[in-house]
Amino acid sequence: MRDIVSAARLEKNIESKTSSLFVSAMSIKKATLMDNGVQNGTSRNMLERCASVNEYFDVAFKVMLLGDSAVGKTCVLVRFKDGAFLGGNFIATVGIDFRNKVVTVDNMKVKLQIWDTAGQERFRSVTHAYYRDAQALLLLYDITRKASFDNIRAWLTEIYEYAQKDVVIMLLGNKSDMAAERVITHEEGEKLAKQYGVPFMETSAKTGVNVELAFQAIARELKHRNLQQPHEPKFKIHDYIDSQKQKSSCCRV
Ligand SMILES: Nc1nc2c(ncn2[C@@H]2O[C@H](COP(=O)(O)OP(=O)(O)OP(=O)(O)O)[C@@H](O)[C@H]2O)c(=O)[nH]1
Repeated sequence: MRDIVSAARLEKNIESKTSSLFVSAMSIKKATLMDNGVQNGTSRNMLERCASVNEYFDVAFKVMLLGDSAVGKTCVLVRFKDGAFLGGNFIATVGIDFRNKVVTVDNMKVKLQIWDTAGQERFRSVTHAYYRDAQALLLLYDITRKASFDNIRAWLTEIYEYAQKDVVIMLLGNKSDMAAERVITHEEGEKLAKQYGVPFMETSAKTGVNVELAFQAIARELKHRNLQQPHEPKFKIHDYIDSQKQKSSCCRV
């Protein structure tokens, strides 16, 4: 619980840039995994945070990763942030943690502050408190686990209850590299996303398929919503995704 309280305090401190020395229990565990025991995970993680807090940006947005435990939220974030895959033993996230990444959209530096939440039910009341500040939510299920897909409707109900009305939502079917174990088809994911009017794609934190695209699409949508010039055509996130999406043959059934 101390980690969670610290995380809540931390969020308030981020804008004043005093947050860089905070490392949650989750970060320590996962940074240690990433480092494979070669480096001290804690200190490396702190350095990364300092670097990203100080990186130049024009505009910043908060993005949250949501979905059942073990769907791959942390792995998707690590793939996007560090270009690596967290394989090996699964260690569940404790509470909530964040990473920053600056991406370029139309010559503008867009900082995404990405909050990685614990999927386990027992942390739900803690993570609810963060929904209202998020401008975008990436909602993940695991294409090899039906329960995680069936729970998407419940996640969306929570989102409608706790998040801002105009929050950008994207549905991601993760682990698309696991073709042999797939139980949810691409079409089922697409159909559900259409019902809720949200963009959809399948991703793989392992191979990296569509991970960069998911965050790029979110960054573009948020940038255009907030800084749209009168002469600029409206950004259409669905069209952008369709034009950029990688449909690797391994990932379709
Ligand atoms: N094959 C494959 N495995 C993945 C992928 N993404 C995640 N995993 C594995 O799935 C397990 C869970 O990944 P996490 O990223 O820790 O899951 P999480 O959603 O953050 O889980 P919580 O922290 O409990 O909410 C780990 O063993 C990962 O290695 C993927 O795209 N492909």
